[in-house]
Amino acid sequence: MRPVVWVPREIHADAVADLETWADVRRGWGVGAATEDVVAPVAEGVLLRTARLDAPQLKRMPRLRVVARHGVGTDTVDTAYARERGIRVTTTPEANVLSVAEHAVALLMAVRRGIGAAATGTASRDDLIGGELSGSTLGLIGFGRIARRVARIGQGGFGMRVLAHDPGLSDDEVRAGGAQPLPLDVLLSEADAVSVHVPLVPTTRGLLGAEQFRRMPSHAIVINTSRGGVVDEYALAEALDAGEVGGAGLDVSEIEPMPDDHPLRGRANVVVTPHIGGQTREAMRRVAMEAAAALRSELAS
Ligand SMILES: O=C(O)[C@H](O)COP(=O)(O)O
Repeated sequence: MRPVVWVPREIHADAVADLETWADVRRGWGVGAATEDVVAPVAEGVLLRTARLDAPQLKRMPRLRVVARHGVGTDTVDTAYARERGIRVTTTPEANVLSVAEHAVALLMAVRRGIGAAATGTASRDDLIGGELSGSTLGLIGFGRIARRVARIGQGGFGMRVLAHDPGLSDDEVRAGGAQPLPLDVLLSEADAVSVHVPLVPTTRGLLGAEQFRRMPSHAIVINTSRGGVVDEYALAEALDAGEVGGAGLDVSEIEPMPDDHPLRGRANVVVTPHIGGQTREAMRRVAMEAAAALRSELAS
């Protein structure tokens, strides 16, 4: 019998086709969409986009053997409970690196040049005097795959000086990735823009808050393409009000989509995008194919 694989949200069609060659695929969208009630008891695999899968949901899935994350973050999955149950949680660590890195740079350029405000069509040309990225200093918090790619673009494209802080890496490892290693406080005080590239775990929740914003130069820009909880959004709004930081580009927020009445909405110096860093045709295909391959290697006999 083919294992039942549940795909609750739409993914790249090539990956669905691949899954259908060996699994009984129950899709959560379109005609004949499976409902959770019907699929949960029989699913052996789930291909999960960003959505919560906590212990209560996992408990409803007694046959589950693999959660294949579509992407790299596992913060929405109760991994401790999954481990207890022997459920494997896989990710696609390489597949959306290029797209997320490019999006971080796009946000940085958009904020630095006031493109968000300009694109509304109501801002006056005289008020839209931006700054150059060329020769400026970029501070990267977390120096994994995505941050390294951002470093390469910043250095190669704009001749930026790149600083990085990553407590999980030695100074030599950071240097080998093309950045100058620095303690967080020093990085914050020297960077014209700070871009966050860490997973959301207890030690990174609220990593950038009131104290960190106060250390930054008043023109500095905060970029977040990782997870909303890493940046304290209310402290960021207050820091922007107080002129302690110059702007922000945010692809992620604590609540997604970011509510319309959120204090970071409607600001000329803040560009908000709805978690689209990994959403390019290229990355969506790579991510879905890799997640499907992870399911296959665990479930196909
Ligand atoms: O975790 C990730 O890599 C991204 O946030 C993308 O996740 P999604 O494609 O599952 O929404």
